[in-house]
Amino acid sequence: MKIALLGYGKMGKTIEQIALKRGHEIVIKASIENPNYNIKDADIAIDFSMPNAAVGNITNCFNNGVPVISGTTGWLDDFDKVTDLCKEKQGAFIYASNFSLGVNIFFELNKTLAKMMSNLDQYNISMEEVHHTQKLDEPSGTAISLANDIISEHNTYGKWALNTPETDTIPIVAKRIPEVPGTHVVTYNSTVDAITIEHKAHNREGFALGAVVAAEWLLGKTGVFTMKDVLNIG
Ligand SMILES: NC(=O)C1=CN([C@@H]2O[C@H](COP(=O)(O)OP(=O)(O)OC[C@H]3O[C@@H](n4cnc5c(N)ncnc54)[C@H](OP(=O)(O)O)[C@@H]3O)[C@@H](O)[C@H]2O)C=CC1
Ligand SMILES: O=C(O)C1=N[C@H](C(=O)O)C[C@H](O)C1
Repeated sequence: MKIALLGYGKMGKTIEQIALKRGHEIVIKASIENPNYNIKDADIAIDFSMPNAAVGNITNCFNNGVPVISGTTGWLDDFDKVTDLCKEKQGAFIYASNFSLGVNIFFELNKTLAKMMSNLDQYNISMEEVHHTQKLDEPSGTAISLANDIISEHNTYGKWALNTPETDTIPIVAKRIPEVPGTHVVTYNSTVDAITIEHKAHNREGFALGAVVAAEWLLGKTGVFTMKDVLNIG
């Protein structure tokens, strides 16, 4: 595949290494410093850019008939607008807050645990995410996905918020520590014990491999898909 990397930072560079190893060609490396490109040169685009750039990049792809893998977080207020445009243009699109196989398994574990804990009101939930200090958004996209899945499965919680321990709210603590690729922890605490599930990324290769596998899967398809479609889990 001829791949356009929209965003050539920490993730763009890791995706490049993995895509080349899998026999693909990188035809565009877009960044703030390199904003001029013709998206039609690519078979598919992989966007890991910045929250304020993602919607413009994705729209440009749909307008030019190029399928898009979107890993950028922090732009989800516009998600419905983007998926509506994809359908209108008969485009192809996958967004995932986290492309790694491990986190997608963790998502399923989190949903199952939330269902099991649903009627046990002696347990209070809390969530923590830890990332590197350059991260622009908080809480992380992955933490938002985890919280939304808990809200769908658990009777008590109707919303999430940063650092807000209210009865119907999942409190998320976001920590920023140099060099941490991404850790997510969900804890149910009672007066007698605690149940904790944790996913810890050791590096960015899992996210990058997942994004390339998703691009290989999406090429030639039309529609809006998720990593559940790609990985066939859950
Ligand atoms: N879904 C997932 O699995 C994962 C998602 N992410 C998300 O991916 C995004 C990128 O992360 P990361 O690589 O660490 O961030 P970086 O800051 O390292 O890289 C961001 C890149 O985007 C470029 N950029 C900014 N504006 C534009 C634009 N308009 N068009 C094209 N490129 C642009 C920057 O350009 P310049 O180099 O000139 O500054 C930079 O190269 C974040 O939102 C992060 O949360 C991260 C890991 C996994
Ligand atoms: O910015 C990052 O680095 C990451 N962002 C994603 C998120 O917001 O969840 C995925 C991963 O945790 C790394």
